[in-house]
Amino acid sequence: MFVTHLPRLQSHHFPIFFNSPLCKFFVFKSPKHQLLVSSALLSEPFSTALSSKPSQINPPVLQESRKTPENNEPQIQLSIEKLFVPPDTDVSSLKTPLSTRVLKGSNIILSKYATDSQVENAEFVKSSVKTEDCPSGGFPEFALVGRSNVGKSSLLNSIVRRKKLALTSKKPGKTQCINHFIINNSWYLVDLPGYGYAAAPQELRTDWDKFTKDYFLNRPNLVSVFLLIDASIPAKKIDLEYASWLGQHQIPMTLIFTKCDKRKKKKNGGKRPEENIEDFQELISDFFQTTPPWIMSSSITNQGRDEILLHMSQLRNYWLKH
Ligand SMILES: Nc1nc2c(ncn2[C@@H]2O[C@H](COP(=O)(O)OP(=O)(O)OP(=O)(O)O)[C@@H](O)[C@H]2O)c(=O)[nH]1
Ligand SMILES: [Mg+2]
Repeated sequence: MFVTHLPRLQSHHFPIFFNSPLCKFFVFKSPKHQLLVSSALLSEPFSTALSSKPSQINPPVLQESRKTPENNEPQIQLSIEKLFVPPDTDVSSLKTPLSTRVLKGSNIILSKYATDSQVENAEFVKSSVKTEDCPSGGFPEFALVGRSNVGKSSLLNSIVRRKKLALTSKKPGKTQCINHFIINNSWYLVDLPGYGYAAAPQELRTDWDKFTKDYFLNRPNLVSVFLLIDASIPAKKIDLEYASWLGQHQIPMTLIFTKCDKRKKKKNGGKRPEENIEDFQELISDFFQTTPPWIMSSSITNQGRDEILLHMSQLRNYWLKH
C-alpha cells in the first residue's frame, strides 16, 4: 500500500548542519554501486542520524538529476544535499576526493570518527519488556526496528558474523522482547519485536508497540535507531508512518534497506531493490526536510555489513566524545 498523505515535518524537528554547497551531482550506480562524482565542495556538515543539537539552517533547494546512464544500468542519483555528512566533519578540507569517502551502497560520508568498527566478540545479555529493566551501564547502543519479518535478527547475526546469536524465523513475530547484545564489551546492539504483524493478537501487538516506543523515548544511551525497510517490495504505508513517528519525536534514525539480494522482478512486484529504494526516498522527501542516512544490505550476501559497522562506529565515537 502506498502513502498518499503524511504530515510534513518542520525544520525544527531535525538538526541540520548544512550550508550552501556548490551543487554538483552524485551518481549512484547499480549493481556495482559505483559512485561517480562530477565535483563537490561542502563547507559544513549536517546530521539527521545523531542526537546532537546544532543550530538550524535550512538546506538549499537543489534539483535531483535523473539521467539515464549510457549503459542503461539502473541507478540512484543523489544530489549533494541528499548525502549524510556526519557532525563535526568538514568535507571541504578532506584530503581525498569526496567520492572516495562515501560508503558503498549508501548516502553516508565517512568521518574521522569511523574507527574500531570490527566485531571481536558478541554476547546475548538479556531480554526486557520494560525500558527500566534494560541493562544499565551507559554503553552506547543501536536498536534495530522494522516490520515483522523484515530481517532484523538476521541482520544482527550478519553484523556479528554469528549464525544463530539472535533467533530468526520464516514466520513473522519471532522476536517479542527488547533483546540486548553486548559487542566488544563496550557497546550494545538491540533486537526489537517487529511492527505490523497482523496475525499476532491485538493485545500483544499493542504491548510490543508500547514498550518499544517507550524504549525509544526514554533510553538515554540510545545513539541511533536503525529502521529496516524491505527493499524487495514496494514501500509500505506502515514503514513511512514509523519513519515519520521517529522524526516527529526527534529520535535519530538510519534507514537500512534489507533483502537487496532479492532481485527477481516477478517476486519484487516488478521493481528492483534500487527502484523501491528510490521510491521510498521520494515518499519520505515529502515529510523529511533532509535525507536520513541510508545503507543497502543483505543478510544472505552480507552486503552492507562493513558499511553498517563503519557508520555505527562513527556515530558511536562522536556520541562518546560529546
Ligand atoms: N533473501 C533474504 N532473506 C532474508 C534476509 N534477511 C532475512 N531474511 C529472511 O527473512 C525471514 C525473517 O527474518 P528475521 O531476521 O527473523 O526477521 P525479523 O525482522 O527479525 O522478524 P521478527 O522477529 O518476526 O520481527 C527469514 O526467513 C530470513 O531468512 C535477506 O537479507 N535476504
Ligand atoms: Mg526478529
